[in-house]
Amino acid sequence: MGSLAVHSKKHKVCVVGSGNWGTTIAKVVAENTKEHSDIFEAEVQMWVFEEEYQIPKDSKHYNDETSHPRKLTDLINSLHENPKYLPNIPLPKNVVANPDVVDAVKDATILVFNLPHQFIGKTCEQLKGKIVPYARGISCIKGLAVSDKGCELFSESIGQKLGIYCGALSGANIATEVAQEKFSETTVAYDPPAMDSQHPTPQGTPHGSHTDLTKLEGEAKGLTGKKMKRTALPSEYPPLHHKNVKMLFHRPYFHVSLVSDVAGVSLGGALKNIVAIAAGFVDGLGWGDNAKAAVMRVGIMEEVKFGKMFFGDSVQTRTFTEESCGVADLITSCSGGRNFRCAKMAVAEGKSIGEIEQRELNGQSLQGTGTAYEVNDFLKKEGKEQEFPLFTAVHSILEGKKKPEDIPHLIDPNRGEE
Ligand SMILES: NC(=O)c1ccc[n+]([C@@H]2O[C@H](COP(=O)([O-])OP(=O)(O)OC[C@H]3O[C@@H](n4cnc5c(N)ncnc54)[C@H](O)[C@@H]3O)[C@@H](O)[C@H]2O)c1
Ligand SMILES: O=P(O)(O)OC[C@H](O)CO
Repeated sequence: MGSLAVHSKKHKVCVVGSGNWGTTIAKVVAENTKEHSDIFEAEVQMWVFEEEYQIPKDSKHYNDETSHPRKLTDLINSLHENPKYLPNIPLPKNVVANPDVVDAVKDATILVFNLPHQFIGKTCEQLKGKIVPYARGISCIKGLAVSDKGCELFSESIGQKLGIYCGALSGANIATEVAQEKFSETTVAYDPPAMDSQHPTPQGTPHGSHTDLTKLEGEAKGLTGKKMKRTALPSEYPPLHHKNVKMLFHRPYFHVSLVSDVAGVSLGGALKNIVAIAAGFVDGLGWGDNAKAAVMRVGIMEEVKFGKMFFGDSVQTRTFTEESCGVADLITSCSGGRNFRCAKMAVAEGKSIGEIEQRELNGQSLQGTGTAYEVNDFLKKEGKEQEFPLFTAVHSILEGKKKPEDIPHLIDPNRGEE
């Protein structure tokens, strides 16, 4: 059921990204846009970073037409499957793969950002000035935007670059399990500008009439207190309050909890990737579950400390302890996530984690290694490396300056007293 008010326009959704998680979220969203046709246009555009892909000979999709490399977008649109990044999962027919990012976001009022974090800056540059000014974003990206200016959440940096409000989605969500419709939970943080609920244009604007956007412009405060230009959602569209945002993501197999703590949700997803690498390191040594639990305990403490230290009161401890994006994501990531698995293989085989990533992930991208370096850069500049011994240990091991066997010593709180 949608809202009772009649709105002349529906929200158009674009998923910006089409990897393992990007394609899974496009599937989830497309199931919902079809089901809630009073609020959303059924068609979901999915931007694909175009590449040629060869269907493997042992695939059920291998035939005369697919015996040579084909554009990934053509394959997705004809097979209704993403054979490279989410094989063997049927996609709803209303997911449309589009290689042109500007065309994909055209007229979209909801932009779901779902790319490996290293590609988001460039993608946003391409989108500047090309989106509707009152679009709203949700970032599903697990990572942090670290630059000379400091450490930002992707929801914030996307919001600033594009001049829109952007929330975050993160949870204990290994993509393939969600795509197979095995039960999981997620957390969506959405705390839009108050102007969205103020209906700045008269209700019931006649169909086809154009909203005067200058009347909708205003300012909103970001997490860091920076003022950002915002354009309110015209009243022709159904409001994007928590209930309607939940309708876009919630499925019987994918339960959504809506919160307002954008920083807590984003930090849980980003920082657990560093902890998962540490868990992989100790498991790769054959040290067993107790060692992994110790690393996870220290890891969640460092996540909360990082949030409080650098994002202040906007971060709530309970987001880490009670929501899927916190401790639950830490557990699943340290059990079966890619960062964990690759780090474990790297130690067990005596290879670099980058080598294992290339060999095992078929083009998917580890986020924990980049985040470990970026967080370390930031902590070093802040003079706080010693206050985050596990994050610092992972960076030192990746750098080859320490060994996985050093972890117990490096995270020992009494270390400095020897
Ligand atoms: N995979 C998961 O289980 C999972 C679950 C939850 C969250 N996440 C998060 O979601 C985000 C996206 O991860 P994913 O799993 O969809 O990606 P992925 O690891 O499958 O990465 C591959 C994607 O990167 C794209 N790509 C490669 N080069 C590019 C370029 N130069 N510019 C733009 N795109 C390029 C590829 O086209 C492909 O879509 C990450 O932040 C990740 O941490 C992943
Ligand atoms: O496979 P990973 O390590 O990128 O983790 C996947 C998800 O983030 C788990 O929630």
